[in-house]
Amino acid sequence: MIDFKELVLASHNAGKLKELQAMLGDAVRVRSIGEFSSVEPEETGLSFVENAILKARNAARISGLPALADDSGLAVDALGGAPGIYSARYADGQGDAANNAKLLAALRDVPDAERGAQFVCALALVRHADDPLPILCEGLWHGSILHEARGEHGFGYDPLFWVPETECSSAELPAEQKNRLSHRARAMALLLQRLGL
Ligand SMILES: O=P(O)(O)OP(=O)(O)OP(=O)(O)OC[C@H]1O[C@@H](n2cnc3c(O)ncnc32)[C@H](O)[C@@H]1O
Ligand SMILES: [Mg+2]
Repeated sequence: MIDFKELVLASHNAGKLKELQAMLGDAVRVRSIGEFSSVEPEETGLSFVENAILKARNAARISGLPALADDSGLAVDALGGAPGIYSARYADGQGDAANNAKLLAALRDVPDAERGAQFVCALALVRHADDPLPILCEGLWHGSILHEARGEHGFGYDPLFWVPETECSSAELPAEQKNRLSHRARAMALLLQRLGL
């Protein structure tokens, strides 16, 4: 059980922030790293977990508050797990539309049966910048990659991610439903359990 009333969310991604805030609800008062700095730390880790810890430490250092970071991405089977930790930078920082276009092009000749993919989320919570024992929780969401974009909700790769259990893309799911099913929802459920919230 951790004793704090306030934490900073270490993300500069508006879509992610909205989802994390909705999932945390009233459990704790949430601030955003954007209140303290607009500089994004370089994500130099080789894993989701390393990058999540790095972002959380950076936010705790800047804000003086406990910090929660999310490092996430899309791992596509036919691409050997790419774009993975490089999901945000897949099209060299040109943004979501360019990332999605690049993914569709990479999978142009890949048949339906081989288009499996998973969204991955690693959450890291540090009590302070030098916390020697970050709390780490992970979540996976299995699906496959569509041949064209569908839906308007969510962010990032959501329009291309087919969710078998709901038979629609994750961008076609209302926010409440994505927030119950997603990789981020699964990781957050574990985190809230760990925190006794
Ligand atoms: O690092 P922060 O500041 O949190 O923001 P970011 O967008 O750079 O976040 P990541 O480094 O974790 O990269 C994750 C990328 O993976 C994709 N992604 C992660 N979760 C997603 C989701 O729920 N739906 C769609 N795409 C997602 C999306 O392209 C994100 O930009
Ligand atoms: Mg990032």
